[in-house]
Amino acid sequence: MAGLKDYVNNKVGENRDQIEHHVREILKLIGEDIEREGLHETPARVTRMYEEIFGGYEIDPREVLGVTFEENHQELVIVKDIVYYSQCEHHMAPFFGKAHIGYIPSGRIAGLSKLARLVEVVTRRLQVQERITSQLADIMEEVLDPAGVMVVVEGEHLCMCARGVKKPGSKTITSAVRGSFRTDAASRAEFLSLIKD
Ligand SMILES: Nc1nc2c(ncn2[C@@H]2O[C@H](COP(=O)(O)OP(=O)(O)OP(=O)(O)O)[C@@H](O)[C@H]2O)c(=O)[nH]1
Repeated sequence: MAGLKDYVNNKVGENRDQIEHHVREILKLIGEDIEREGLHETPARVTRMYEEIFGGYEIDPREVLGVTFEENHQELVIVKDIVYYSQCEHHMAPFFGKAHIGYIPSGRIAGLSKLARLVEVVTRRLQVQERITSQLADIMEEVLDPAGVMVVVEGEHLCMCARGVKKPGSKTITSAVRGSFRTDAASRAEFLSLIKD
């Protein structure tokens, strides 16, 4: 399973001083006056922000799904409209939207909040939307061993809206299916109809 072993790799906390230094250098290189009052705290602020928005590196996402319960429910469970904010690895610009996770348990169900926590941990890193989507499906499959998993992620990418091709409002939609969803068109259709607004 691609990348699972690399999930935990936090460096922001231990490299705080160096990150502050390099942010200060970038400010100088773009022609800013780093003595301006408004910029005094900026390197430290950016570093604190990095600790937050890259906080996912500190946690193994498989662990957040650790609380599961034995339950004989063999029908679809969906947590939808899970809002996420992530950073695109190409431009380090934010992208954000909603993730929808559905699965058909086979003996164990997950605590519902843990699905939202899983989205937090997977998105608070440098990412591409496709990888977020497949990692969510892969981790659900690995930890819960369900009959099937389906994930849909919607995203608006600032690298496409605020710069470059400048197409505000364009949305990217990605999906991943595992297990019975691969062969069962009715389950896929049920999931898609239930996540519609
Ligand atoms: N597939 C995918 N592409 C992404 C994602 N986030 C950003 N990108 C794209 O990454 C690509 C990087 O392309 P480059 O040509 O190397 O960079 P660029 O010159 O800044 O490209 P433009 O954005 O077209 O100006 C762009 O097409 C982005 O839209 C993502 O989550 N998934």
